[in-house]
Amino acid sequence: MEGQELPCVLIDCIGGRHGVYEDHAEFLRERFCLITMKEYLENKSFLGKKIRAIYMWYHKPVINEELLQSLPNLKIVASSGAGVDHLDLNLLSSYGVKVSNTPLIVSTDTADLGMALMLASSRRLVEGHQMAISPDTEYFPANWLGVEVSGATLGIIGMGTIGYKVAERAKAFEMKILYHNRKQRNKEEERAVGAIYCKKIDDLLQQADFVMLAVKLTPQTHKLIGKRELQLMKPTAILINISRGLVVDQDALVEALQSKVIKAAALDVTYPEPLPRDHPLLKLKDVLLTPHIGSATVKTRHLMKENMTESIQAGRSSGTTALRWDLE
Ligand SMILES: O=CC(=O)O
Repeated sequence: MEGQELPCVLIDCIGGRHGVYEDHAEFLRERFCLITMKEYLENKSFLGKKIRAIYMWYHKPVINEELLQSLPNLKIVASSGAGVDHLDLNLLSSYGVKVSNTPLIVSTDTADLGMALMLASSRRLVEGHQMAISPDTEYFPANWLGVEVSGATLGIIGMGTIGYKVAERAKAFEMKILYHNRKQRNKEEERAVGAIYCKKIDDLLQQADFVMLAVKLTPQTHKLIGKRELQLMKPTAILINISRGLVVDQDALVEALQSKVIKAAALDVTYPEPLPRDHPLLKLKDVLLTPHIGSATVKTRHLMKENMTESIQAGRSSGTTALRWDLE
């Protein structure tokens, strides 16, 4: 890039809860001329014309029509992660702006987290930890029980790249694996992990000990799991969500947990995020919550920033069409 001007890239901010960390910003500064939202807002008409790309780290900055109108030379939005439900793809396309995402990079970690949530909620790890560190040294829980994962039935809703990786892991736990997809079915991959296809989501819900949500959020999957679906689940079943909060009707879930329609829920995603501090999900004993950390490992986050950088440099969309058996 010697002798060449670095492309101008808009980012939300550096530091704070939502900004990129300083070392991350340093990595970007070596490759781009970075403009934060604050800088852009202070000098919109001059900087707006210079910006070629938006580096969207965990859904920030928010992109709306007003912003797009003020960035006449914007070519690409590089969005971190797999989901693009936070973007108005039609609007971006009407401005001739490409979108890239990093679906293949996040899938392994997200599947790992799905397994972690399944194990932690079934074996009550958080509760066990609280007990182990409590001042009561007589805590030995002789009659305190969890439920078994090995050999149990797992129902995966949305067998895309992430869902498939969950299935591969579940196979090692000798689980019976059911899956549901609205569209495609890949019989070869099905055989490889020993997964059984359920044409009807109801069949999966009725049989599974664990229901794992790994679908994309689309109009078709919005509140896919509501009161009716929860009632179909076993009273001993645990719901795990590693996709998007809005795939579940959260009010119906609270009600189902309070009235013991299902046993427990382990959620990496909710709506909104974070939940208001007085939200009923925060008070229920059988709920395990994590703060949307599916891809949050050192290696993956590093690969994501490399991939997003490459997409911006190439001005292309790197979003692979890796979704195999996903609900479209
Ligand atoms: O939420 C994370 C992602 O979409 O990868």
